[in-house]
Amino acid sequence: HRRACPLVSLTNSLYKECFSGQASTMAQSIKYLGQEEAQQIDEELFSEYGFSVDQLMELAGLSCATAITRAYPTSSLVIARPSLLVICGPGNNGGDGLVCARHLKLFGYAPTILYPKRPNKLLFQGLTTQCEKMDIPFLTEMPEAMVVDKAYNLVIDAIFGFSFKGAVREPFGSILDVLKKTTVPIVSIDIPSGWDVEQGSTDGLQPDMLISLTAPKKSAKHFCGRYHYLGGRFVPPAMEKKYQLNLPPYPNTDCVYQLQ
Ligand SMILES: NC(=O)C1=CN([C@@H]2O[C@H](COP(=O)(O)OP(=O)(O)OC[C@H]3O[C@@H](n4cnc5c(N)ncnc54)[C@H](OP(=O)(O)O)[C@@H]3O)[C@@H](O)[C@H]2O)[C@@H](O)CC1
Ligand SMILES: [K+]
Repeated sequence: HRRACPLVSLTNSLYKECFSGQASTMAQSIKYLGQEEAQQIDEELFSEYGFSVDQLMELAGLSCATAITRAYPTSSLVIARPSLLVICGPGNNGGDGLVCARHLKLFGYAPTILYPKRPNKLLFQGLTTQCEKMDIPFLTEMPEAMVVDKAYNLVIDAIFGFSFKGAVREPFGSILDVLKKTTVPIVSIDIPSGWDVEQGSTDGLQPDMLISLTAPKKSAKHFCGRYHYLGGRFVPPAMEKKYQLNLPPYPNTDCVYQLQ
């Protein structure tokens, strides 16, 4: 397994460059959202534009699965069985993870899910049932780092999204500690979990891939991995204009756009 740009292996100067907030020319023209603005856009999509959560979650999860298929085609995986570990958190980011796992299974991967804190809401119960009915196994506890590295080609981090705040509470603190010890590439949905949504983190996860949904959040400027995709092609033009998102042109009917 190879994980791109682990901070531990960076020299000080490279680290500074990596963490100075530089972004590619294309990425600079896109707006990077603060936490409150991301939450405001989310809220407005539901209240003013009439979307439902499950609608947008389906599109978000599908774009994550599509981006993963582009960056890590099954033919490129180190372990022949296309095994992936999808770790889902207690909010909508976790819901995106469940949808993503279901589509990845349809795309020929073999996902396994860890979903330790399940909200008592019909939406999440339905998404869980759909995965179970697709014969996607659920783990009852987080395996040790060595086991993760041996058993899985990738870890999909769907633990926290743009509503994460403060110090990480259990059981997610222990899960993130294990992830920091693994070498298997990590794919983070929307935000690398545990990172401050705007400031990032100097000692947190260093994912190989980041899939920003709707628009990148400010912390994405500190992302040092190999692949950065934009997904969630559902923003109405009036909303894009109001928030001056400057989204790049998604090609044809694609639901993802490669930023890096
Ligand atoms: N419009 C869009 O762009 C769309 C966005 N979508 C997706 O939604 C995501 C945002 O979802 P969200 O608002 O539910 O928040 P998210 O971050 O998943 O979870 C928050 C939960 O985490 C917990 N928690 C928080 N802090 C914690 C801590 N320190 N330590 C431990 N736990 C902590 C807290 O749970 P609690 O412990 O309070 O029960 C809270 O309930 C977004 O990133 C994107 O992926 C798409 O689905 C659809 C369209
Ligand atoms: K995440």
